[in-house]
Amino acid sequence: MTAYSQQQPSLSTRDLTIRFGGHVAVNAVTADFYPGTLTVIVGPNGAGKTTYFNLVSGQLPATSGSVFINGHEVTRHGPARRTRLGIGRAFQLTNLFPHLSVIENVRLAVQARAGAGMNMFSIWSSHKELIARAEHYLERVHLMGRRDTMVGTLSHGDQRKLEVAILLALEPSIMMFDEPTAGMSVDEVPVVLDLIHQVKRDANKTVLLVEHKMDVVRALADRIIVLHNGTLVADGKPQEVMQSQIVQEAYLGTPEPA
Ligand SMILES: Nc1ncnc2c1ncn2[C@@H]1O[C@H](COP(=O)(O)OP(=O)(O)OP(=O)(O)O)[C@@H](O)[C@H]1O
Repeated sequence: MTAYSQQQPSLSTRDLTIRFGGHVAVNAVTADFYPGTLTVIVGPNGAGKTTYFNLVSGQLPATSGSVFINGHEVTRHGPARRTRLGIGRAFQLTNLFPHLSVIENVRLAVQARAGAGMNMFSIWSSHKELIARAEHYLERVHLMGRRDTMVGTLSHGDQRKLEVAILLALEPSIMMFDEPTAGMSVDEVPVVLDLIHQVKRDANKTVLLVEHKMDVVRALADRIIVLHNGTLVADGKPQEVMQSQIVQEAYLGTPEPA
Protein backbone atom coordinates (compact mmCIF):
# COMPACT_ATOMS: atom_id res chain seq x y z
CA MET A 1 0.00 0.00 0.00
CA THR A 2 1.40 3.40 -0.98
CA ALA A 3 1.40 6.47 1.28
CA TYR A 4 -1.12 8.34 -0.86
CA SER A 5 -3.63 5.50 -0.74
CA GLN A 6 -4.30 6.25 2.96
CA GLN A 7 -6.31 9.31 1.94
CA GLN A 8 -9.76 9.67 0.43
CA PRO A 9 -9.35 9.89 -3.36
CA SER A 10 -10.41 13.17 -4.97
CA LEU A 11 -11.00 11.40 -8.27
CA SER A 12 -11.73 7.77 -9.05
CA THR A 13 -12.58 5.78 -12.12
CA ARG A 14 -14.01 2.28 -11.97
CA ASP A 15 -13.89 -0.02 -14.99
CA LEU A 16 -14.15 3.09 -17.14
CA THR A 17 -14.71 2.07 -20.74
CA ILE A 18 -15.57 3.65 -24.07
CA ARG A 19 -16.11 1.97 -27.41
CA PHE A 20 -16.08 3.65 -30.77
CA GLY A 21 -17.89 1.09 -32.92
CA GLY A 22 -15.92 -2.09 -32.45
CA HIS A 23 -12.84 -0.31 -31.07
CA VAL A 24 -12.38 -0.16 -27.30
CA ALA A 25 -10.40 3.08 -26.84
CA VAL A 26 -10.43 2.97 -23.01
CA ASN A 27 -10.84 -0.45 -21.52
CA ALA A 28 -12.02 -0.93 -17.91
CA VAL A 29 -9.60 1.58 -16.37
CA THR A 30 -9.76 1.63 -12.58
CA ALA A 31 -7.65 4.20 -10.74
CA ASP A 32 -7.79 6.50 -7.71
CA PHE A 33 -6.15 9.93 -7.62
CA TYR A 34 -5.20 11.80 -4.44
CA PRO A 35 -4.62 15.40 -3.36
CA GLY A 36 -0.96 16.34 -3.25
CA THR A 37 -0.04 13.85 -5.95
CA LEU A 38 0.91 14.54 -9.54
CA THR A 39 0.19 11.55 -11.75
CA VAL A 40 1.56 11.39 -15.27
CA ILE A 41 -0.30 9.25 -17.78
CA VAL A 42 1.95 7.88 -20.49
CA GLY A 43 1.52 5.47 -23.35
CA PRO A 44 2.12 5.17 -27.09
CA ASN A 45 0.14 7.19 -29.63
CA GLY A 46 -3.46 6.02 -29.69
CA ALA A 47 -3.18 4.36 -26.25
CA GLY A 48 -6.29 6.18 -25.03
CA LYS A 49 -4.76 8.91 -22.83
CA THR A 50 -6.72 11.85 -24.24
CA THR A 51 -9.88 9.75 -24.44
CA TYR A 52 -9.46 8.87 -20.75
CA PHE A 53 -9.14 12.58 -19.96
CA ASN A 54 -12.31 13.22 -22.00
CA LEU A 55 -14.17 10.58 -20.00
CA VAL A 56 -12.96 12.07 -16.70
CA SER A 57 -13.81 15.67 -17.60
CA GLY A 58 -17.16 14.67 -19.14
CA GLN A 59 -16.42 15.60 -22.74
CA LEU A 60 -17.22 12.02 -23.75
CA PRO A 61 -19.89 9.74 -22.25
CA ALA A 62 -18.65 6.40 -20.93
CA THR A 63 -19.94 3.23 -22.53
CA SER A 64 -19.66 1.59 -19.10
CA GLY A 65 -17.95 2.03 -15.75
CA SER A 66 -18.02 5.08 -13.51
CA VAL A 67 -16.33 8.32 -12.47
CA PHE A 68 -16.36 9.79 -8.96
CA ILE A 69 -15.26 13.28 -7.87
CA ASN A 70 -14.68 13.55 -4.12
CA GLY A 71 -16.96 10.58 -3.62
CA HIS A 72 -19.81 11.91 -5.81
CA GLU A 73 -20.68 9.81 -8.80
CA VAL A 74 -20.59 12.03 -11.90
CA THR A 75 -20.65 9.40 -14.65
CA ARG A 76 -23.85 10.74 -16.20
CA HIS A 77 -23.01 14.41 -15.58
CA GLY A 78 -21.67 16.74 -18.25
CA PRO A 79 -18.51 18.87 -18.10
CA ALA A 80 -20.18 21.91 -16.44
CA ARG A 81 -21.35 19.91 -13.43
CA ARG A 82 -17.94 18.27 -13.10
CA THR A 83 -16.26 21.69 -13.27
CA ARG A 84 -18.43 22.87 -10.38
CA LEU A 85 -17.27 19.84 -8.40
CA GLY A 86 -13.63 20.80 -8.91
CA ILE A 87 -12.36 19.45 -12.23
CA GLY A 88 -10.30 21.87 -14.30
CA ARG A 89 -8.67 21.11 -17.59
CA ALA A 90 -6.11 23.10 -19.55
CA PHE A 91 -5.49 22.81 -23.25
CA GLN A 92 -7.62 21.62 -26.09
CA LEU A 93 -10.85 22.29 -24.25
CA THR A 94 -10.47 25.66 -22.59
CA ASN A 95 -12.32 28.20 -24.68
CA LEU A 96 -10.33 31.35 -25.22
CA PHE A 97 -12.13 34.46 -26.44
CA PRO A 98 -10.02 35.42 -29.49
CA HIS A 99 -11.53 38.92 -29.89
CA LEU A 100 -10.89 39.92 -26.29
CA SER A 101 -7.56 40.96 -24.83
CA VAL A 102 -5.35 38.69 -22.75
CA ILE A 103 -6.23 40.50 -19.52
CA GLU A 104 -9.98 40.33 -20.27
CA ASN A 105 -9.79 36.58 -20.83
CA VAL A 106 -8.18 36.06 -17.43
CA ARG A 107 -10.44 38.63 -15.79
CA LEU A 108 -13.48 36.62 -16.92
CA ALA A 109 -12.02 33.49 -15.34
CA VAL A 110 -11.29 35.35 -12.08
CA GLN A 111 -14.83 36.71 -12.13
CA ALA A 112 -16.31 33.28 -12.78
CA ARG A 113 -14.37 31.97 -9.80
CA ALA A 114 -15.35 34.89 -7.56
CA GLY A 115 -19.02 34.70 -8.53
CA ALA A 116 -20.95 37.63 -9.96
CA GLY A 117 -21.54 39.20 -6.55
CA MET A 118 -20.82 42.83 -7.49
CA ASN A 119 -23.30 45.55 -6.57
CA MET A 120 -23.64 49.09 -7.96
CA PHE A 121 -21.57 50.69 -5.19
CA SER A 122 -18.65 48.34 -5.21
CA ILE A 123 -18.43 47.77 -8.94
CA TRP A 124 -15.34 49.94 -9.50
CA SER A 125 -13.30 48.61 -6.62
CA SER A 126 -14.42 45.09 -7.44
CA HIS A 127 -13.44 45.58 -11.05
CA LYS A 128 -10.03 46.86 -9.94
CA GLU A 129 -9.61 43.85 -7.68
CA LEU A 130 -10.55 41.49 -10.48
CA ILE A 131 -8.02 43.13 -12.79
CA ALA A 132 -5.30 43.04 -10.12
CA ARG A 133 -5.99 39.37 -9.56
CA ALA A 134 -5.94 38.70 -13.30
CA GLU A 135 -2.61 40.54 -13.58
CA HIS A 136 -1.23 38.33 -10.82
CA TYR A 137 -1.95 35.25 -12.95
CA LEU A 138 -0.50 36.89 -16.06
CA GLU A 139 2.69 37.58 -14.13
CA ARG A 140 2.86 33.96 -13.06
CA VAL A 141 2.81 32.78 -16.69
CA HIS A 142 5.10 35.63 -17.87
CA LEU A 143 2.41 37.19 -20.07
CA MET A 144 2.22 40.72 -18.67
CA GLY A 145 4.02 41.92 -21.80
CA ARG A 146 0.98 40.76 -23.80
CA ARG A 147 -1.60 42.15 -21.36
CA ASP A 148 -3.60 44.13 -23.93
CA THR A 149 -3.01 41.95 -26.99
CA MET A 150 -6.03 40.42 -28.73
CA VAL A 151 -5.91 36.71 -27.94
CA GLY A 152 -6.50 35.70 -31.57
CA THR A 153 -3.16 37.25 -32.53
CA LEU A 154 -1.07 35.51 -29.85
CA SER A 155 1.55 32.92 -30.75
CA HIS A 156 0.68 29.29 -30.08
CA GLY A 157 3.01 29.19 -27.05
CA ASP A 158 1.49 32.35 -25.57
CA GLN A 159 -2.03 30.96 -26.06
CA ARG A 160 -1.01 27.89 -24.11
CA LYS A 161 0.44 30.02 -21.32
CA LEU A 162 -2.81 31.94 -21.26
CA GLU A 163 -4.73 28.69 -20.92
CA VAL A 164 -2.59 27.88 -17.87
CA ALA A 165 -3.30 31.34 -16.43
CA ILE A 166 -7.04 30.76 -16.91
CA LEU A 167 -6.86 27.34 -15.31
CA LEU A 168 -4.97 28.78 -12.31
CA ALA A 169 -7.54 31.59 -12.03
CA LEU A 170 -10.40 29.08 -11.89
CA GLU A 171 -8.65 27.39 -8.93
CA PRO A 172 -9.91 23.84 -9.53
CA SER A 173 -8.96 21.21 -6.97
CA ILE A 174 -8.28 18.64 -9.70
CA MET A 175 -6.09 19.96 -12.52
CA MET A 176 -5.68 18.14 -15.80
CA PHE A 177 -2.95 19.08 -18.27
CA ASP A 178 -2.85 17.42 -21.68
CA GLU A 179 0.67 17.75 -23.09
CA PRO A 180 1.10 21.25 -21.73
CA THR A 181 4.37 21.97 -23.51
CA ALA A 182 3.41 20.57 -26.93
CA GLY A 183 4.19 23.02 -29.69
CA MET A 184 6.06 25.39 -27.39
CA SER A 185 9.44 26.83 -28.21
CA VAL A 186 12.38 25.65 -26.09
CA ASP A 187 12.53 28.90 -24.09
CA GLU A 188 8.80 28.79 -23.28
CA VAL A 189 8.78 25.26 -21.86
CA PRO A 190 10.46 26.05 -18.48
CA VAL A 191 7.83 28.69 -17.63
CA VAL A 192 5.01 26.17 -17.85
CA LEU A 193 6.95 23.39 -16.15
CA ASP A 194 7.86 25.71 -13.31
CA LEU A 195 4.18 26.58 -12.86
CA ILE A 196 3.16 22.93 -12.74
CA HIS A 197 5.92 22.45 -10.16
CA GLN A 198 4.40 25.24 -8.08
CA VAL A 199 0.90 23.76 -8.40
CA LYS A 200 2.19 20.35 -7.39
CA ARG A 201 3.56 21.74 -4.11
CA ASP A 202 -0.02 22.50 -3.04
CA ALA A 203 -1.11 19.54 -0.93
CA ASN A 204 -4.77 20.21 -1.79
CA LYS A 205 -4.37 19.87 -5.54
CA THR A 206 -4.70 16.67 -7.49
CA VAL A 207 -2.78 16.96 -10.74
CA LEU A 208 -3.09 14.70 -13.80
CA LEU A 209 -0.76 15.18 -16.72
CA VAL A 210 -0.58 13.49 -20.09
CA GLU A 211 2.98 13.78 -21.33
CA HIS A 212 5.21 12.19 -23.94
CA LYS A 213 8.52 13.82 -23.05
CA MET A 214 10.34 11.57 -20.62
CA ASP A 215 12.46 14.37 -19.16
CA VAL A 216 9.24 16.18 -18.22
CA VAL A 217 7.80 12.97 -16.78
CA ARG A 218 10.89 12.45 -14.64
CA ALA A 219 10.91 16.03 -13.44
CA LEU A 220 7.28 16.13 -12.35
CA ALA A 221 5.79 12.69 -11.68
CA ASP A 222 4.98 11.39 -8.20
CA ARG A 223 3.28 8.48 -9.87
CA ILE A 224 3.06 7.11 -13.41
CA ILE A 225 0.17 5.30 -15.05
CA VAL A 226 0.77 3.54 -18.35
CA LEU A 227 -2.01 2.97 -20.83
CA HIS A 228 -1.58 0.59 -23.73
CA ASN A 229 -4.36 -0.17 -26.20
CA GLY A 230 -6.80 1.48 -23.80
CA THR A 231 -5.80 -0.75 -20.88
CA LEU A 232 -3.97 0.28 -17.71
CA VAL A 233 -0.83 -1.85 -17.81
CA ALA A 234 1.31 -0.25 -15.07
CA ASP A 235 0.71 2.08 -12.13
CA GLY A 236 3.18 3.09 -9.45
CA LYS A 237 6.16 5.16 -8.42
CA PRO A 238 8.20 6.54 -11.33
CA GLN A 239 11.34 4.50 -10.69
CA GLU A 240 9.34 1.25 -10.48
CA VAL A 241 7.18 1.93 -13.50
CA MET A 242 10.05 3.14 -15.67
CA GLN A 243 11.95 -0.07 -14.94
CA SER A 244 9.03 -2.46 -15.39
CA GLN A 245 9.32 -4.82 -18.30
CA ILE A 246 6.01 -3.84 -19.79
CA VAL A 247 7.03 -0.18 -19.98
CA GLN A 248 10.43 -0.97 -21.38
CA GLU A 249 8.80 -3.05 -24.09
CA ALA A 250 5.64 -1.12 -24.75
CA TYR A 251 6.78 2.44 -24.38
CA LEU A 252 10.43 2.94 -23.69
CA GLY A 253 11.54 0.23 -26.08
CA THR A 254 13.62 2.62 -28.10
CA PRO A 255 16.53 4.18 -26.23
CA GLU A 256 15.91 7.76 -25.20
CA PRO A 257 18.19 10.41 -26.59
CA ALA A 258 20.88 11.49 -24.12
N1 LIG B 1 -14.23 10.32 -31.37
C1 LIG B 1 -13.57 9.21 -31.75
N2 LIG B 1 -14.11 8.37 -32.63
C2 LIG B 1 -13.48 7.23 -33.02
N3 LIG B 1 -12.28 6.84 -32.53
C3 LIG B 1 -11.69 7.65 -31.64
C4 LIG B 1 -12.29 8.87 -31.19
N4 LIG B 1 -11.45 9.45 -30.29
C5 LIG B 1 -10.39 8.65 -30.18
N5 LIG B 1 -10.52 7.57 -30.98
C6 LIG B 1 -9.58 6.44 -31.10
O1 LIG B 1 -9.30 6.00 -29.78
C7 LIG B 1 -7.93 5.63 -29.65
C8 LIG B 1 -7.30 6.41 -28.52
O2 LIG B 1 -7.09 7.75 -28.94
P1 LIG B 1 -6.48 8.85 -27.97
O3 LIG B 1 -6.46 10.13 -28.73
O4 LIG B 1 -7.18 8.83 -26.68
O5 LIG B 1 -5.00 8.31 -27.77
P2 LIG B 1 -3.77 9.04 -27.07
O6 LIG B 1 -3.14 8.04 -26.18
O7 LIG B 1 -4.21 10.32 -26.46
O8 LIG B 1 -2.85 9.31 -28.31
P3 LIG B 1 -1.79 10.50 -28.60
O9 LIG B 1 -0.63 10.26 -27.69
O10 LIG B 1 -1.44 10.29 -30.03
O11 LIG B 1 -2.50 11.80 -28.36
C9 LIG B 1 -7.30 5.87 -31.01
O12 LIG B 1 -7.29 4.65 -31.72
C10 LIG B 1 -8.22 6.87 -31.66
O13 LIG B 1 -8.19 6.76 -33.05
